[in-house]
Amino acid sequence: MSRIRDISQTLRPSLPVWPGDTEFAFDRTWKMEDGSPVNVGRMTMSTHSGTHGDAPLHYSATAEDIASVSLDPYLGECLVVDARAARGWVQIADLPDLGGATRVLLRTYERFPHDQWDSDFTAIAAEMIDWLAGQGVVLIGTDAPSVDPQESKTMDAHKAVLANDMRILEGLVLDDVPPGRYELIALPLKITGGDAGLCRAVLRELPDA
Ligand SMILES: N[C@@H](CC(=O)c1ccccc1NC=O)C(=O)O
Ligand SMILES: [Zn+2]
Ligand SMILES: [Zn+2]
Repeated sequence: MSRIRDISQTLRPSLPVWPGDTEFAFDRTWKMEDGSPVNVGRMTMSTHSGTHGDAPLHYSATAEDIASVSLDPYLGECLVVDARAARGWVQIADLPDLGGATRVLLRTYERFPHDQWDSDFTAIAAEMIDWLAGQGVVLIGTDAPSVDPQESKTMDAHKAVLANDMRILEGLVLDDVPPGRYELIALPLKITGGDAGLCRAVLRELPDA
């Protein structure tokens, strides 16, 4: 069996969230310790908690919700890129030869900030998104919480993603992943009207070519 790498954040009460957004909360509706035959939990969270995929509806009021998008972009061969040297924005010059990859995951963090919110994350240049689309890329993933800077009002990278009908994964954990090719499996939850869907994201090693 090929090795599976979990590249998801762990959902837990201390999960850092976008400033002002809903904190992640989990508790139990029914508890075995109270005599229930089973434990049953409930959660409150933002649709952008932890590792997730944005729906086009997040950045375009009339676009598809997360229940309506095709799953094809979220499943299949990808290229993990070490973009740790990028400052401010990941740019075209930070990319290696894609070798025909149609899904690209960017590692920007030396160490993923599991315990505190990082407002100064590395965004993605809109020109790079247009360029990637021209190369046939259908999905861009990042370990940052957004493809645009936190204080962006223009959302240029999200707009480039919309214009090119691409998909985005945000909040990946790529700390221990050597750059290279993998099989990506990261299916967003199917939520009617959802502007995003939480993902359990994994990478599987490809069989030797
Ligand atoms: N991960 C999200 C974050 C995001 O945009 C956001 C999340 C909560 C509250 C406000 C947000 N964005 C802009 O104001 C995104 O970039 O799609
Ligand atoms: Zn998001
Ligand atoms: Zn986003």
